[in-house]
Amino acid sequence: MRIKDHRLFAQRLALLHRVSPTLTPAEQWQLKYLDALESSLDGNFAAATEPLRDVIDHSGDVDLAAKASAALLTNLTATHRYEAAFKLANEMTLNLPKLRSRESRFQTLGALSQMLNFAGQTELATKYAQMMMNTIPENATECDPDFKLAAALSNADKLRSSSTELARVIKTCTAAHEPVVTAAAELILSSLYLKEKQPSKALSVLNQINPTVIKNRYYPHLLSSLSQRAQAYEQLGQDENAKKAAKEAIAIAKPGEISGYLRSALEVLYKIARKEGNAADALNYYEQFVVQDKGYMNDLSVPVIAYQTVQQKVLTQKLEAESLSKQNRILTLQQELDAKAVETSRLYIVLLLIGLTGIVLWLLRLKHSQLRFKRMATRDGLTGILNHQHFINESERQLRHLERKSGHASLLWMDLDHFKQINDTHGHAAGDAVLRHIVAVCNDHLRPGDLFGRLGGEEFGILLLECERDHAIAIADRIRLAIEGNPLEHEGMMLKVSASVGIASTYNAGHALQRLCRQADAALYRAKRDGRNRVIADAGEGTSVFV
Ligand SMILES: Nc1nc2c(ncn2[C@@H]2O[C@H](COP(=O)(O)OP(=O)(O)OP(=O)(O)O)[C@@H](O)[C@H]2O)c(=O)[nH]1
Repeated sequence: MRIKDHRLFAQRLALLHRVSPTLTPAEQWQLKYLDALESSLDGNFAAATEPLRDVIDHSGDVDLAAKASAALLTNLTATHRYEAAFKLANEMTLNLPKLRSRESRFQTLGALSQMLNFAGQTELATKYAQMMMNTIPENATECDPDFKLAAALSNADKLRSSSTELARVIKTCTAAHEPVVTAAAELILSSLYLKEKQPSKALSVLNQINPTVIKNRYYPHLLSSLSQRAQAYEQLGQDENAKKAAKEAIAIAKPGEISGYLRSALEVLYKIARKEGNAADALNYYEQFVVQDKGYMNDLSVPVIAYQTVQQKVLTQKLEAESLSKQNRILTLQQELDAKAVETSRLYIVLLLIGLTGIVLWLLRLKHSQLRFKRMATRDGLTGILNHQHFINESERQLRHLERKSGHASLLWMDLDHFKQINDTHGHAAGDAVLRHIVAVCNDHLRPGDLFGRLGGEEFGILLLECERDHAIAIADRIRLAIEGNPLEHEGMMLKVSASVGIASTYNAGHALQRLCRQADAALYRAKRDGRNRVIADAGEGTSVFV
């Protein structure tokens, strides 16, 4: 529904009310908005305020709320509640990007342009009017933006009766069948004629639009046209007509109303009364004129002051917000930096630990490798006892030591009997297992300080420290018996071996290893020769132990 014709609008609204129980909740909100518009058109702004607020706050429809805001903004301006008007204008400006429909955007821009124009902010008003041009909805024309632009230019004193902008707005609004806006544009034209002292042209315009103004019943236009008519007649010297029109204007005014139109009407009456020499009337009108003039001037300055105040508040809030957000940003950055520093030091610690662990692991591996190599260099790979070379080296060292302190030792040369048969009969792996088993059996009879080495194949050497000859024979025989008495169970087979042992002692051979070895080997040779599985000490002296 469009408000070209106020009477028609009121009639259709009444029709809608008859079917209101059948309307959806969304349609009910639309109806409430239209009711408020009707009150505004009637000049009953107070009755319109509440429903418009309700629609803005509770309809849940951003576009309808924007339209209601536009209507409320016009009302607040008309009722001189400028501070509230500017507050609402700010909200509307912020909400502009949220609007979905061109219609609500168009109305918002229009209301803002109108309000800013009234506040004397003609440049902003012009800007908003130009923005309206770019968002004309389907059901609207260029009439409204053209009018807002002309009104802003007029207020900025940049318009003459001959200006193309004015001719254009009258043309577009007439073509668009917008009687209220056309009348408003025509009233601007007539006021410009009055200013330019062309009262006949002004009167001609006023006469031409009079039927429309009466039909529209738009109060500001009624008041304006009567006031302008009075001025036109006064300029033409038609005092009676001027007085009649001025008095009509005063008669329709609301009690206590302050307006530029009333001021002009009273000025006309004062001038005529003075001209007529009617001092009492002249004084009376003059007093009323002063009241209107003072009030009108105040009224004009109030929106400008309110604008400055609100602008100041907005600016202060913006600055506060900016400084707050700056502080917050600094705080956040500080926290981020602190967090980063903690993170970095944690990273360093982790890296350090990883590095240290790596070094420790590397050292352990190195040590392990060293030990492995050392073991490989000194131990026999199969049995784990000393290898030949290391056994000889260690034996020499111990013997030198014993010699220095006059201690004694016995050297056992042990060879397994017919070991080849084990290999040949049961395989090489079985032979290896037997060798490992024999070493374990021997170890059970040796002391920790004794040296035990594999001299090669199935031949072993044992250096018994601090051990005299007889004791060595006893140990050797215990070992021999243990070997014989502990066959190895291997893959379900009992592998039985015996050993022959030759003994040499430092008592007889001295501490030179080579000599000891020779004698031990000779004793072993005898043990073998004499039938194996026996112990022979100090070859040549005949001491032997038989099974
Ligand atoms: N399984 C195994 N056999 C070995 C190893 N070293 C040497 N032999 C074997 O031991 C055997 C020694 O044989 P011989 O020297 O003939 O001596 P024997 O058979 O014990 O006879 P006598 O010593 O005369 O009693 C050989 O068959 C070698 O191959 C070894 O590390 N593992």
